[in-house]
Amino acid sequence: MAESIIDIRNANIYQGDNLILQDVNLTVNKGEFVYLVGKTGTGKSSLLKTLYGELPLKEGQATVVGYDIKTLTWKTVPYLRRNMGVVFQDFQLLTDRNVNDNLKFVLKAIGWKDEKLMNEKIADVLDKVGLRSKGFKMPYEMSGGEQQRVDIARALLNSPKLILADEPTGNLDPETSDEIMNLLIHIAKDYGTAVVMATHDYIVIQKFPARMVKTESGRVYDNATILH
Ligand SMILES: Nc1ncnc2c1ncn2[C@@H]1O[C@H](COP(=O)(O)OP(=O)(O)OP(=O)(O)O)[C@@H](O)[C@H]1O
Repeated sequence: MAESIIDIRNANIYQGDNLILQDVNLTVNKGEFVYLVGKTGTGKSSLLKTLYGELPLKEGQATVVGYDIKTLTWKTVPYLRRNMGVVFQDFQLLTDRNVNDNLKFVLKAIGWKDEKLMNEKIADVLDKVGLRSKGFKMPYEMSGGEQQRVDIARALLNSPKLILADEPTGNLDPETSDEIMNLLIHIAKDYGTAVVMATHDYIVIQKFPARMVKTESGRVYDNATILH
């Protein structure tokens, strides 16, 4: 049986007292690539925030990378996040240090101490995103596409079972955005990492067809059957 990485049952998603999405049911399995689409303001970010423990789940059930989202506390949220990677459109590298040191900063923040192991891990994730030789570059020496690759490398540091990506191609030209898409799809397929990517970019979706989950009028619709 497929291993489920996200399993949401009868969930109601709130921003404060406002019900944003009702009766959400969604299962995403190991290695699946899923688009999250929907007009602006329909709740994509709210759904993603619930999945990474930033918005509390008040009603319904959700299990994400083995964690029960309903019973998360500020103490257990970091453990959840260590099993997932989050990629954003407007991610900024620390400008005063090179790529290697940016990634080392993240590893140290989550408790890594051994220099050799850190260097190995950094070389491994940079290799995975095609930037093996770029570790000594400063952020201002990197193109937008390379910076987005570094952000994906950062997300891979935890060897995550799940990557949540919010508009990762938003600021990129079509060619670079294709490269990022190929990378994310390759990560899902070859490393078994489930990827959920929120996007408005229908050109990308047409070019790289995959399962689509849509937020609309307070509900989540799964369009998987339309595409396959
Ligand atoms: N911090 C907040 N407090 C209260 N309401 C919020 C908050 N953030 C978002 N909302 C509301 O929740 C609804 C859903 O917003 P959300 O950001 O999840 O939509 P979205 O589909 O991700 O939009 P976009 O595509 O523009 O990012 C909107 O009506 C928004 O105004």
